[in-house]
Order: sequence, then structure tokens, then C-alpha cells
Amino acid sequence: MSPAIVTWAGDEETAVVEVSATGAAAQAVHDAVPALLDERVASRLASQDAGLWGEDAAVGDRLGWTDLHTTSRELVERLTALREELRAEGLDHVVLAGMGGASLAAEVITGSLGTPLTVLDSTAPTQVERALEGDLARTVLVVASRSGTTVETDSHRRAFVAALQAAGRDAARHVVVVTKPGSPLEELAREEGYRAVFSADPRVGGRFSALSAYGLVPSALAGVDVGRLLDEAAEIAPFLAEDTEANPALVLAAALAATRPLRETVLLVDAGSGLYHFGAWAEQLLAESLGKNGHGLVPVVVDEHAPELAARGERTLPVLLTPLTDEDAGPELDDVADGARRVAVSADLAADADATEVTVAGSLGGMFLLWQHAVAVAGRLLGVNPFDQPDVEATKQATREFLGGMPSLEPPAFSDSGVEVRAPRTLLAGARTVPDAVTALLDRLDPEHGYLAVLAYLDREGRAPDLLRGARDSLAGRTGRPVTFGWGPRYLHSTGQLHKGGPRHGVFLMITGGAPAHVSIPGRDFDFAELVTAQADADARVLTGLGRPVLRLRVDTPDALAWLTGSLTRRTT
Ligand SMILES: O=P(O)(O)OC[C@H]1O[C@H](O)[C@H](O)[C@@H](O)[C@@H]1O
Repeated sequence: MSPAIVTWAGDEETAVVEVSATGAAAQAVHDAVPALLDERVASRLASQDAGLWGEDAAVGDRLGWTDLHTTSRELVERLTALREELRAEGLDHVVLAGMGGASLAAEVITGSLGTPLTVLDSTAPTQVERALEGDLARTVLVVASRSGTTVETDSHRRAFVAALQAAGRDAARHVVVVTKPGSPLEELAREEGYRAVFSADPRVGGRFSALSAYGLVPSALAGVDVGRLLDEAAEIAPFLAEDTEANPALVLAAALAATRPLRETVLLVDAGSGLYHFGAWAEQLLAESLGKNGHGLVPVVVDEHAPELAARGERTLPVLLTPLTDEDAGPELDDVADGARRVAVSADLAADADATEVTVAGSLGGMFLLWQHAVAVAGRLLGVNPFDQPDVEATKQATREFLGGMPSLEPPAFSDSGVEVRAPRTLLAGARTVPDAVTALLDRLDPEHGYLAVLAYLDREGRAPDLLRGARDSLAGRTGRPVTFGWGPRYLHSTGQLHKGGPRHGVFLMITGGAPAHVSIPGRDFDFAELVTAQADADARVLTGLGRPVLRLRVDTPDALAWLTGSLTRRTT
């Protein structure tokens, strides 16, 4: 077995990021990094060489993210001024409407620093209703959408503007927009005279946009010192550009994408990193960047007690997100390979080098940039273009068709204890109870490569998260296979790409429903309840059309949800 690897980068005093790899992950680093050095991949990426992913990959101008720590600087002063201005008017409650890359980073940044921010990336009517019931007189709505056409974000904007007007407010003074230059949203913002418009660098895609206006505007308005975040990224950037074996991005990329056989399940484990929901951000980055053309890694966000960690298979790579502490700062300075900077590779870790594991630690700004570089290089290793998401559109198109009047999916096959069950007859195989229907779905799991995705189109606030977490763990224990969890429609902008475009090994348990609530979307002929239903119907139809097994369970009352999750948990322990 190959010796363990640890590499880190930072100034003379402390490491700012650290990556280690053991077992098969260390072997992958030994095997793959030399070629990355020969091909000068790190320096070419840092200088935005679009040819790194092959002649045919339409990478075009998608590499603007590599120097955001420099180009975003100019935002800092403007944001500080705007925050002061808003505060002076009593506008101190920030709501962010944005899907996927337009909100995940801000959620991590503000959550990690304990700064309050309401992230609205749900179309569950009761959840939207609750957000609208906040103190509107104090609310600043940040509408973030690169394309400017995302239906959820547009619907949230419409609902908020109407609520602000109904509350007698000058709504335009409460709205701040982040979008790309020339988008329909930018045009609308100018027409409506919204408070501020931030034109974000069009060369930066959503999941690579943490350090752009998408991550920085809502965070700064909520109260974060975003200059510090850029400083942290700037500290690590030179190390990521170096064609050396100590480059932590090359080490992480190789550990992720060059194991033989490929460890296709990546367990993202928060081991006390202190970073809030970093796993959810990295999940989108991995799933959308690498999950396409039948290839990809399946990221699974878990805690340290997840059954998947106890039963690590041959194809599972645990990636532990750990805190960056002085004790963790790596070997003594004597071991430093490059005298000028504290960056080194050690081949003699005391750790159990046979167990395959990766650990990653870093400052928040450093972590964003490290992972983006690593995933871009992993795309090259896996032979995919990390900057497109070719399969996301299918569900958007089907959603439009359902909203345009296409009849909803089939009637339920049967109901059991308040749970409506829908699935193709071939999948149900005669099941007449919920537990039997779930067993029929799990029977479809490939024992070597399969994963189960639990997808919940439910109100995310309240008891649902706890109930579903327990059910997820139980299903993972019962099947011995990885179980991912995603809130709909949020996951459509994250793992949705992988479900449809990645390896054909997923089986899908979709849970929908909730209390009846009518929350209208001004100017549209559908409301939030119809929108969320259309989105679930659409994704189920697209997945089924691709031959993926999908079991749909509808629960309309809290009791039915509690019964369902109890039944999933009981059956599995
Ligand atoms: O920023 P927007 O254009 O609204 O897009 C938001 C999200 O939607 C799409 O579905 C993409 O798959 C995501 O990568 C993106 O982050």
C-alpha cells in the first residue's frame, strides 16, 4: 500500500489549507499527480487555459472564477456602503432568493460566521408563506440568478414585491439584484428601479461563484466581512497555481478522481470543521460538475455516525472535513520542500495508511478555492467538462409542460395509512402496502454500485428534517448502500444533474405533500402549490423516462409523514 500523503499550504506561521490522503487515495495521488505536473495542469488552470478539458469541450469563457479573489475586491467598498445605507433605514433582515449556485455559498458563509440570513430556495407553499410573514418593513430581498430566468427565484421575487406593496412599502427600495449583464432580470431591475443591481462576471458559473457577487452580496448585506473571505482565498491562490506535487488541489483532485477501481461514492463527512453546511455546497460542485455522460462521483453528505462510514465498501471514499488547528498544521518546518512557502508533502504519516480516507481542512475562503480547483482538475481526470449541466434542462422543460396544462401523473396505485403510492406497476410488483412498495424499490438497488436518493418536496422547517434524517440513516443501514438526501426543488439545481446524467445506478424515493396552502404568484396562472407539484411530477417523469426506478409517496398531514418515517425506520432496524 502506498505511503500516506499530507500536504498543506500557508504562510510562515500557519497552514491555511491542509489535505491528507491514505490507502487507495494516497495511491491515486502517487499514480496521477506526476502526469498532472508534466502537463502543467495547475498553472494552466490558474491562467484560465480552456483547452484543459479537450478540444471538443465547450468550456469557452467559463474560467473567470480562478481570480475572483482579485476581481471581486472592488465589490467590498460598494457593499459596505450599501449595507450602511440600508441599516440606516432600518433594513437589516436579509432574505436571499436564489437556487443552487446562487444561494448555497452564501448559506455556508453566513452560517459559518453566525450571521443571520434567510435563504429561500423552496417552493413549498407553507415555507414561502412563512418567509413572506417576516418583518417586511425591515426586509431586504436579494434576488440572485445568473440566467435571470429561474422560475423559483422569479416566483419568489414576484411574491415578495406584491407583499411589500400590500404592506404599503415602496417595494423597489427593498430589492437588490445579482445577475449577469444583459439578463432579463437585469433589464427588469432597471425598469423597476430596484435598489441596486450587481452585474456579476458572466464568465463564472453558479457552482464556481462563491467568491463572486453571488456569494458576497447577500453575505455582506447580512453583515459578513467579505474582504476577509477574499483575503483567505488570496492566501491560498498562489499554491494552487503551482505545478508541484505539494499542490493541495492536485492532491485532492487525484484522491477524488484517480482511485482504481474508482471510489465512486464520496462521503462528505463534517468532522467538526466549523463550516456550516459546507457539504451541501461541495455536493453541488461535485454532482453537477462531474456527473454527466454516464460518468461521475456520487457525493453523500453525512455526519460522523452515518452507517455508510461503518460499512465502507471498496468503492467508497470518505472525505472528512476537519478543523484547521495549529496541531494539524503538518510536519515541522524542517520538512518543508519549498523553503519560500510553507508547502510540503510528507510520506511518513503515522496514521493507518491502509484505510482509505481523505481529510481536508482550511479557512473558508481557502476551502472554496481549493475545492473549485480540485473539481476542475478531477473533471479532466474523469474526461468530463466540469462547467456544463446538460441534463438539468429536461426537468425544467417538463415543469413548463405540466404548468402549461399537461395532465398530472397517474392516479395513485393505492393508499396506505394516509400515504398515496405512485409507481409503475412493474416496479410495485404487486405491493399493496407502503413497506412492501419500499422493499420493491430497494430490491432494484445494484449491490455493487447502487445508491438510493431520498427526495423530499416538503416544507423544510418544522419536524420534517429530523424525521427524514432518521429514516435516511435507517435506509442506509438496511441496504448497506449509500443514501443521498435532497430537498425539492433545491436538489434539482445540485444533484439533479447527476441523477439524470451520471452513472445509471440511482433508485429514487420521492416524498411530496404538505398542508394545503394557497400562495399566489402575481402575474402567473399557477400558485406555489401547483409549481411544487409540477416540479416533482416533472422530475419523476424525466427520471422514469430514463429508466430509473422512482417510487412516489404523497403525505398530506404531519401524522402521515410521521407514520411514513416511522415505518421506514422500524422496517430497517
Ligand atoms: O443562477 P441561476 O441562473 O438562477 O441558476 C441557478 C441554478 O440553476 C441551474 O439549475 C443550474 O443547474 C445550477 O448550476 C444553477 O446554480
